[in-house]
Amino acid sequence: MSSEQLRPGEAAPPSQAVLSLRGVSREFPGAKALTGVDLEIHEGEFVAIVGPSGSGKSTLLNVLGLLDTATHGTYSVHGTDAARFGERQRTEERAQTFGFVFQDSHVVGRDSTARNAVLGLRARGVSLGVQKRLVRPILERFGLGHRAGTPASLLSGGERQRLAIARAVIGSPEVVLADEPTGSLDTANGETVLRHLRELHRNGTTVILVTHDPAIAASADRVVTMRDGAVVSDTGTARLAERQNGHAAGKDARGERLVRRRRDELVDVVADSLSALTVRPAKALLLVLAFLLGSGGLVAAIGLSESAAVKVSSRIDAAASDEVRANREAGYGSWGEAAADVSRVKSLVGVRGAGVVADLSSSVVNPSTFRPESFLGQPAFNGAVRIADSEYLRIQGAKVTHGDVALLDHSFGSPIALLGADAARRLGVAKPGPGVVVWLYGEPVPVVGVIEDPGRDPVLSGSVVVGVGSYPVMDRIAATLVLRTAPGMPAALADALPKALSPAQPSDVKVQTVADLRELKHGVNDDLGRLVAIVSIVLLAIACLSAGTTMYLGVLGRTGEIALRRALGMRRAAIAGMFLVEGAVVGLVGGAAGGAVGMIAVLAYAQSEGWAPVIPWYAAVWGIALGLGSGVASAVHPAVVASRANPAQLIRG
Ligand SMILES: Nc1ncnc2c1ncn2[C@@H]1O[C@H](COP(=O)(O)OP(=O)(O)OP(=O)(O)O)[C@@H](O)[C@H]1O
Repeated sequence: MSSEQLRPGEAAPPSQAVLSLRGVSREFPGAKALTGVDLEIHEGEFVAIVGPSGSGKSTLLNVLGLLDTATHGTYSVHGTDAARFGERQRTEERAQTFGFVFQDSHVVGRDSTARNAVLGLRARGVSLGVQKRLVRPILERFGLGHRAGTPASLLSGGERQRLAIARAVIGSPEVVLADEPTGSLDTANGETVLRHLRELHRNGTTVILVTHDPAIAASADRVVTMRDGAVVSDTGTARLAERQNGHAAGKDARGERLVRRRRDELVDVVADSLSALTVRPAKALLLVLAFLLGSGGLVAAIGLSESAAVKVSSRIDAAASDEVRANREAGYGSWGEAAADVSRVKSLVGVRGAGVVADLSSSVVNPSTFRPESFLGQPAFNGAVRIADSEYLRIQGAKVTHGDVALLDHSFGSPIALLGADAARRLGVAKPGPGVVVWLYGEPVPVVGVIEDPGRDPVLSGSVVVGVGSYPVMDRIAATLVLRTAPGMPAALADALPKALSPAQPSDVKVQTVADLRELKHGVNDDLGRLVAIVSIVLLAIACLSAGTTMYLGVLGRTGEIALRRALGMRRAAIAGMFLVEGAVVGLVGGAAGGAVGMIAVLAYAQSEGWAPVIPWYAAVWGIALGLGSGVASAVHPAVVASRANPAQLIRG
C-alpha cells in the first residue's frame, strides 16, 4: 500500500481502482434501482454518495459490499470480476475486504459489547488470541471500554453506532461502507461518529458513505450524486489520504490455517447457539418439554411393555409349570361321568387336585336381578355363566366370602349360585343371605357366596357360578377337566391323560397345557411393541413439528442478527450450524430428561401394580438418540431458511 500524500489541488496519480463498476444495473421486480452505473473507487478515498430518496444509494452500497449482485454490467474487486466469485468466495471477500456500518445499528442484543465488536473477526476465523488483543484498544478508542461486558441491547443509540463502527474497523478492512451512519443519531453523537470515520480515513481506510446530510457530504473528498438509479455527478478523485496502518488482523486471518479456523468457528457456533437458547429460556424450556414428552413416552412405553411382558410371562410360566386341561370331544352325558373322570385323574401320579368347569350360554340362562317379566327394562347381564365344582375354585386359588363353596357340589336338589365380585356388583347383590336370589332360566336361585378373589381365573370375577348338580343335563355337556399338578409335571401328564381317560380311544381326549400359550405370549409382545413404536413416533413427530415451527418463527424474529452475521462474512454453513446446534441441544436435553422421566414413570407404575420393573438399557439410548435426531431434524428447515437469507434484503428490514 502506498504512503504518499498529495497537497490539496494536486492531481491524483493513476492507480488501479479497488472497486470498479462498469455499466452496472440492478433491477427488482417492478423497480430499476441502478441503471448503467460507471464508478471507480480508489484506495484511500473518502466518498460520499448523495441523492434523493429512492435514487439507488443503498442498492449501490449493497452491490459494492457484495451483499447484492448486479443484474447487468461488471463489478470488479481488486480487478477481479465479482461475477466469478462463488457464494463461498463472496462471503470470504466480504469478510476480508469490507467493514459495514448500517443505518440501524444492528447488534446481537444478548451478546456483550465486546463479543459484538469481534463478530466480524469471528466470522473471518481470526484466532481468539488476536480477537482479545484487538478488542480492548478498539473499544477504548470508541469510548466503549467501560461497556465491554454490557449486553449490547442495553447500549444507547449513540453507543450502538459507535459499537457498529468499532466492529466494522476492528479487523482493519480496506473499505468501510457506511449507510447513513448518523441518520438515527442526535447532532453530538452524529459528529462523534463522523470524527471516527474521518480518523479511519486518515489512517488509510477507504470510506464510502451514503448520506442525506449536505454538511457531511461537503466534508468528503469526493461526492457522487445519484438520481433515478444513475450517477448524475461525480466530483472525482480529489486527493489521496495519507496511509499508515497495515491490515494486520486481515493478514493474520488470511495466514491462519483452515483447520484452526473451522475449529474456532465450531466453538463460536456452539457458543452462539447456547447464548440464543439461554436468552429465551421459556421458549427453550417449551421446546425441551416437547422432546421430553416424545422420548419420555417412548422410554416409558418400552419399559412398561417389557415389564408387562415379564409379568405376563411369569403368570404364564407359573401356569405352565403346574396346570393341564383336558376334555372329551364328545362331552359328557351326565355329571356322574364327569365326576368319574375327575376321580380317575386324581389317582394319577403328580396330580395335586382336579376340578371340572363348563360354560353355559349367558343369553339362554339370562341371569337377572328381578323376575325377567316383572321388570322389562333391566339391563342384560353380559358376564359368563359357569358350572363348576368346589375343587375347581380351590385349585384356581379363588376365595369365597359369605358362603360355603361345598354347596357347589351338594346343593340338596335345588340350584344355588356363587357370584364373582364384579357380577355381584352388576346384579346389585351386596351380600348373600336368606332371601337373596338371582334369576336364572327365569327361576329364582339363592346366592350362597361371593367370589372376592378370582385367583388364577380372572373370568370368575364377572361370572355367575352354579353347582354341578344344579340342573338336569338335557344335552351332552362340554365340560373341561382342570388339573393342578406337581411343578414340572404338565408335559408328562399331558402325555398320560388320553390313555388314562379313554384307553380304547385316546384320541377322543384333547389335552392342553398352558405352555401352548407361550406362542401367544410372543404374539402379544410383538403387538405391544408395534403399538408402542407407533405411539412414540407420533409423539416425536408432534414434538418435531412444534419445535420446527417455533424455531422457524425464531429465524423470522432473528433476521436482523442473521443478516448482520452474513454481511460480516459468516459462512452459510455456520449460520445453518447455529440453528442445527440449537435443535440438537434442545433435542438432546429433552431426550435425556424424557429418558429419566420415562424410567421414573415405569418404576412408579410397576410399583403401583406390584410388578417387577424392567427397563432395557436400550430404552434410554433410544430416548436420547431419538430426542437428538428429532431435535436436529426439526431444525433443518429453519437452518436452510436462515442460511439462504439474502443479507441485502434483511439489512433493509
Ligand atoms: N429488494 C427490493 N425489491 C424491490 N425494490 C427494491 C428493492 N430494493 C430497492 N428497491 C427499489 O429500488 C429503488 C432504490 O432503492 P434504494 O433503497 O437503493 O434507494 P435509496 O436511494 O437508498 O433510498 P433512501 O435514501 O430512501 O434509503 C427504490 O425504488 C426501491 O423501492
